[in-house]
Amino acid sequence: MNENDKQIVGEKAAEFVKDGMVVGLGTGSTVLYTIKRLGQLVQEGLNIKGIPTSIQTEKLAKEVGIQLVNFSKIEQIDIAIDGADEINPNFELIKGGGGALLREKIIAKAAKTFIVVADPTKMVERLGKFRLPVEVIPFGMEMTMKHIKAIGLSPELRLNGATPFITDNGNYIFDCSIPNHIQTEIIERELNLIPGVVENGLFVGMTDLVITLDKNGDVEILSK
Ligand SMILES: O=C[C@H](O)[C@H](O)[C@H](O)COP(=O)(O)O
Repeated sequence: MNENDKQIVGEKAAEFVKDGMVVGLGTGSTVLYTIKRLGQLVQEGLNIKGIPTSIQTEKLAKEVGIQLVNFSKIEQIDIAIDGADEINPNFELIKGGGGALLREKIIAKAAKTFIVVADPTKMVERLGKFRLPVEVIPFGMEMTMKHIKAIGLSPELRLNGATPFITDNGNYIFDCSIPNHIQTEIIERELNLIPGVVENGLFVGMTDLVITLDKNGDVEILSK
C-alpha cells in the first residue's frame, strides 16, 4: 500500500466530475484524494453538489468547500466515487473496512455511474482474504451471528478497543470470513435475508469503472 498510488488514482477520478453534477462522495483513504481535488476544482469555479457516504466524509467535504445537498431533495446521483477493500476481475467488491458500507451502497445504487478508485493491492483474483463486513442491528446480535454461521460464514464482532465498533447508523459490524465455494451473489442475497442484518459489504454488479495503476505504475481505467 503506497500513499502516492492512492493519491494518483484518487485525483484521476476527479476528472470524471463535470459542472452541475450531483456527486456521491465515498469514504476512506483513497477517495480522500478525490474529495480534496474536487475541493480545489470548486475553488476554481466547478459547480457541484455532494452527498457524503459517512460523517467523516461530510466533515472533509465541508472543510474543502464542497456544497452538500440533502439526499431527500434530489432525483438522482450523476456519479459516485468510492474506494474498495478488494476488487475481483468481475468488478465485484468487498467494502466496509471503514464501516461505511451501508450508506456507500445506498449511494452507489442511486448513482448513474459508479467509479471505484483503488491502488493495485486491492485487485485480487478471488474475494475473501479481506473479511466481509456485515452491518447488523445490536438487538439480538447473538442470534444474528448464529444465522450467519448457518450459511457458512465465520463472523466476528468488530471492536473499537474494548467495546463494539459503532457505525454512523448506530449499528455493529461483523467481519466475516467467507467460504470460496459459495458464489458472491448468493452470499450477498442470503445474508440480507437474515433478520438483524442491515446490509453487507459485497457490491455485485454495481461498478462501472475501476481506476487503478498498471504494472508500470501508469493509470489504468478498467471498464466492463
Ligand atoms: O467503509 C469503508 C469503505 O468501504 C472504503 O471504501 C474501503 O474500506 C476502502 O478504503 P481505503 O481507500 O481507505 O482502503
